[in-house]
Amino acid sequence: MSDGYMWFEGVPFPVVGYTLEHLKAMHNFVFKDEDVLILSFPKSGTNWLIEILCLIHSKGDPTWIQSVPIWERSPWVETMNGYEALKGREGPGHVSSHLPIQLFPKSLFQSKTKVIYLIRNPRDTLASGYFFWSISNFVKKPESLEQYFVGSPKEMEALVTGGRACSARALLTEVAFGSWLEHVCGWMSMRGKENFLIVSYEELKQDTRNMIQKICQFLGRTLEPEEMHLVLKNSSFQVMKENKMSNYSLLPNWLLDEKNGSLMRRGTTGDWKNHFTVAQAEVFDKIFQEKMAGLPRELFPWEGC
Ligand SMILES: Nc1ncnc2c1ncn2[C@@H]1O[C@H](COP(=O)(O)OS(=O)(=O)O)[C@@H](OP(=O)(O)O)[C@H]1O
Repeated sequence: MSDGYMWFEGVPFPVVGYTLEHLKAMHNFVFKDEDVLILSFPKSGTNWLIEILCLIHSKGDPTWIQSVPIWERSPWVETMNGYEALKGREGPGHVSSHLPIQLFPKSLFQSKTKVIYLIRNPRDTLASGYFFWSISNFVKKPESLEQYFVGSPKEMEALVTGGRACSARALLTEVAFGSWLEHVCGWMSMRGKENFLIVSYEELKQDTRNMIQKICQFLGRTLEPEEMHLVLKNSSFQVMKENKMSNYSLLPNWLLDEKNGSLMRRGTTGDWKNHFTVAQAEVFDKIFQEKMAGLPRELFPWEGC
């Protein structure tokens, strides 16, 4: 724990809300075929997707999202409280997770649980994470964007001159839940299965209605035009930002310093450009191209834009 993380099976976890005991026990969690699982690397827009799914479930009626905290509507299977809530739940429901595939409860792979994997430009994920972890006490606060990005100025220099791409923290190696690259590559092995849908933050942002329709189709749900209107309205950035059941303002101040930021920070694509130096952007490109060469470009709609 001395480095600000709780390590489990080689993966760093936040130090609040997680214990080794329940992470071990969670391995035997049994998924129901009718569950809907929302999976993502942290800071990919997960809470937005959860809100959308809750609203699809209620056909746009905001009563549920305005009266129950988001982490109770779709508990995180890896957190202590989330796991306890899910264990005691009788019927099926929404489940959320940031876990990499190798730590996931094995029952998922024998079930027909519908899985939605949310992916986001890792540059925006990195910027979002940097600002979020800076105002939270879940993990060690990053010293600077560069330190969060690559570990140290020395490491950065080595990367710029073409050296140690693989050892870099770039692309989020030693941050909560481990490496973005490994997370994405791991879960992409489920690609093509009929119970596995990939949604990108960028497409969700660009054409929210169309993506909600795609999600409904995947879930076997339909929305009347007025219901769709309500889902769109109630899951919008502004409405979510003001909903205390969804914006994390229910968390105590010692855990999340709301005076200096919020989970609902910008809600845009491409904000990384306001924070990366040219050298950082080049290093990121290089590593991204090298590591993701084996996966089809269409999985990364933000690339080349
Ligand atoms: N409704 C809506 N529309 C657009 N964007 C939204 C929305 N809700 C959350 N967000 C943005 O998602 C980012 C937080 O990601 P996560 O929810 O995955 O965070 S967490 O890892 O679960 O803590 C964080 O991104 P950044 O703004 O770039 O920091 C949030 O602003």
